[in-house]
Amino acid sequence: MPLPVQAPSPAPAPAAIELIALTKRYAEGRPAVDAIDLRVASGSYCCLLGPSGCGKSSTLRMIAGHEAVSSGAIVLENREITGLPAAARGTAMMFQNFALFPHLSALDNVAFSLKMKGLGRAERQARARDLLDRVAMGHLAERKPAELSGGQQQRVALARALITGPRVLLLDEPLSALDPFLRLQMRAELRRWQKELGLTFIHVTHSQEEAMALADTMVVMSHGVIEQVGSPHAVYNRPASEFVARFMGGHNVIHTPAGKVAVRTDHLQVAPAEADLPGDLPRLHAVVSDVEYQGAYVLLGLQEQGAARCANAAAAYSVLLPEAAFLARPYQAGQAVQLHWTPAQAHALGPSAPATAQAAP
Ligand SMILES: Nc1ncnc2c1ncn2[C@@H]1O[C@H](COP(=O)(O)OP(=O)(O)OP(=O)(O)O)[C@@H](O)[C@H]1O
Repeated sequence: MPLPVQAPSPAPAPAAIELIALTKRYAEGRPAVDAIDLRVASGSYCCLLGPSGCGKSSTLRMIAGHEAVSSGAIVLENREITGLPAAARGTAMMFQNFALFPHLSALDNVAFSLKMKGLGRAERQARARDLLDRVAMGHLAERKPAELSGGQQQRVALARALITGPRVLLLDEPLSALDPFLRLQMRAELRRWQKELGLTFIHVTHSQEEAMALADTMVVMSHGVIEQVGSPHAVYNRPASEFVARFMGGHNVIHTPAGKVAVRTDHLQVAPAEADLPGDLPRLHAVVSDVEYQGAYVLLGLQEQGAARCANAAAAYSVLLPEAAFLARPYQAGQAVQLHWTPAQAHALGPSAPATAQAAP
């Protein structure tokens, strides 16, 4: 009988950027970026995510060549670029405030770096115009930045970053200067551009929602180390540590005899205190502390029964109920309830990354 032919396992996508034990130390003591290893697949959208001060901008600036590396290496498409000047790396950076020259037209802003490279006026203007057309800004090429909206300025900034033909585009909080409505619109544009251009994007953000909406790969950082790398779905559904579960939000961290578990707020079930639940279901007794109407959902805040509660303490647990379920069985503040979940809904949490576990407050 012929042996079954095994399908070859797909080759891993080539890495656009590889960080090897990359470290940044500004001063004595703990490094701002502490020997991180990361592989970013070519043509992917990668978001570096974490709270303020976790080292995400330092990491991006080291990749860009705007910050010297203390130790470790940066490899771009199999070429070590650790010591190269920014302009020789094959990366380009787009900044939070777009950093456009206010006295130059959109066209001259985009053409600027070609002027620095010594290209003739006709050629650099033709190339800049071509890129402005690509980001649907050709008709506003003669305007100065102050005569453009935030979204239009962002498109000019993108065209300016792309004119040098980078392999990797680095974006430092590119949406944070925009108002909330425009932020959503430009977020969708960023994603579309990345797919259309087929480039690798590395985008720094402190917004979980932004990273989830954009990323193929999320890198969650804390205190200079990487806590978790994965797709938004994997990180949200299988947070590696208590830090990731709490930082991503939408999870309850529950202490059980077997260790800490994360249960999503929309998976944790609530029942009246007197309800007769199956004996083998894990549960805890709690008191409703807040009822927040959110439209399609109602968010219940709860405290463990018997826990002292100060006036401004955050709720220990949260349950997100569809509006219809809440209306069918309403709960009110002060009511004693049982919280329960199935083993399949509980995700065991590992320890935080070692450096974080030792983190000074
Ligand atoms: N030029 C610098 N000199 C000294 N310390 C710095 C410098 N830049 C950053 N740091 C420190 O390094 C740590 C990491 O900073 P970094 O800006 O990389 O974090 P971040 O996660 O991007 O924060 P944020 O979201 O607030 O920009 C912080 O403790 C910060 O104070």
